[in-house]
Amino acid sequence: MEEVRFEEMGLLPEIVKAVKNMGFEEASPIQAKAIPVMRTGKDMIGQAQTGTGKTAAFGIPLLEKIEPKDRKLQAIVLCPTRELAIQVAEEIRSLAKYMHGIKVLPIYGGQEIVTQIRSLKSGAQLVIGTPGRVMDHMRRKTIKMEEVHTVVLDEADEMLNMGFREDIETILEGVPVERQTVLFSATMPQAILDITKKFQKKAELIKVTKKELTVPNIEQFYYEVKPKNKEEVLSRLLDIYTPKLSVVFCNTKKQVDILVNGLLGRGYFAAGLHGDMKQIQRDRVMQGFRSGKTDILVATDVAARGIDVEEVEAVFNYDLPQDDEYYVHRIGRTGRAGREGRSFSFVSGKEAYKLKEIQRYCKTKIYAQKVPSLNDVASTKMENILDEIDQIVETEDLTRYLQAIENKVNDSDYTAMDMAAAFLKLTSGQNEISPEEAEFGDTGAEEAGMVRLFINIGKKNKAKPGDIVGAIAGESGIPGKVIGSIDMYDKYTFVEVPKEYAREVLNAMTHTKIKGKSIAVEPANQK
Ligand SMILES: Nc1ncnc2c1ncn2[C@@H]1O[C@H](COP(=O)(O)OP(=O)(O)OP(=O)(O)O)[C@@H](O)[C@H]1O
Ligand SMILES: [Mg+2]
Repeated sequence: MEEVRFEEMGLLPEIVKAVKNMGFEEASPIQAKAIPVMRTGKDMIGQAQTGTGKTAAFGIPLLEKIEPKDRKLQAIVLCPTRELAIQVAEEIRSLAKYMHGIKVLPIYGGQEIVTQIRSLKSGAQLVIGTPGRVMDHMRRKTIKMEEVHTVVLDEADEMLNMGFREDIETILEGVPVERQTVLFSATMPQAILDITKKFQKKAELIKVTKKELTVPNIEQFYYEVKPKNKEEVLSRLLDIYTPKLSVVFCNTKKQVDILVNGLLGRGYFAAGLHGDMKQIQRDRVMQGFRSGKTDILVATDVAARGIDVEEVEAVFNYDLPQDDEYYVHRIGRTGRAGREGRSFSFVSGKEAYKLKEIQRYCKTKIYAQKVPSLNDVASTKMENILDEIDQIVETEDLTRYLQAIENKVNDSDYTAMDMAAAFLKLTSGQNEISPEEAEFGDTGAEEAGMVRLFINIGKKNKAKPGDIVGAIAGESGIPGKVIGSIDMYDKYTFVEVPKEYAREVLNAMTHTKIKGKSIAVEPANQK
């Protein structure tokens, strides 16, 4: 499709200025196609791949239809999750930056209703809401729908699916019949298309056609992994690919909590997001993730649709999604707006057929990969360090260090090569890895009721495999057996402890934070 410049679309100059300000060079294909149709006032269904700018595709024409002088509610966007409602409201606010008198208000559950009522009273023309809370306000008569002329369902197939359909019907019954109803999503299953007639009049289908449902700039891989090994494989992949930000999807809230604990115990900055959390916690987690303070978001499908965080470079399906559509949306959290991304799906045993089904549905290939061994991880670390060395040698002043090396070489029998090799060993964690650890570590620990913790036992307490470290839990004094020491500086160690004490051992220790890399607990008696 030809490039379409925003200037050529006859938009309000304030909006053209805003999109430039947001860094958009030209309209994306769905924007170029959908904006003119939406402007005619016709009902419409817009389908385009994840991360291709559907929000602005409906946000721009919505803003153009709003009469700023009229303080009444004029348009409403419905989203399936609170985080998405907040994000869509933000994006539309950015688009409205240079327009005067337009108030965009997100309305969602878990937020103080009294505050929302006050904001609604002060006159918002555009509400971005989750269905439950919008219905709540309708019952309380704190939201007035008489002048609403446009309704957008973002993630429309999800909104018209069982879980939300009744709510949507209820809301639409409260909106004047003379309205424009617009649906958007990256997926539009036939079963949902079949029922859209109930909600729309002579809708035009605007589809940015591509053979695949997923974007080509996401490399898709899968791994055959036993459920008990998933956490270890995830860690290895994180260490090898070092994605700036990642989203890890689990199928249950419980699994999210377990995995977050596991990752924190290994020293990663991870945080969980699921529906059982208080809204204030959910907001904090999203803020931490957007700002890069947390680099791994472990989530249920609440984060699968619509969420847009620029630096997400990897998506993990720790559990395969239940529905094919969800695969598309989950991996679509990366590779947005033309960026590169990778997805990694874990498949265990009988799930292979599900993966085939997903590939058929998406019309894409998901490539099988071998689980990287600890030696692979160590080699990658070494390569990364060597790459960094290039940088440092080329750009930094090393006079002081050169002097120190020269002194050492003069005072000893070593060559500079010996010293460089020793430094590499020191920094890349190329310590002796026991053969059973190097291959995928079935040490029989789990069967024996032991669990493996990855902890920092302190540099001075350097331990060898087989050593018993009794003081690792401080007061609790639970004995643990060292089964391998693989990380930097020799101080990070795998310790096996009896399962029933694992939590106590971890709790007795505090986290130390070492950005992005494995490890992070100090023994309590080291403080
Ligand atoms: N014309 C454009 N040029 C460059 N970037 C754009 C353009 N339009 C939108 N974007 C940016 O692209 C990113 C993805 O947009 P958006 O969230 O609207 O995607 P989407 O199609 O709704 O995806 P999803 O199906 O996952 O909800 C956002 O960060 C948005 O600001
Ligand atoms: Mg979207």
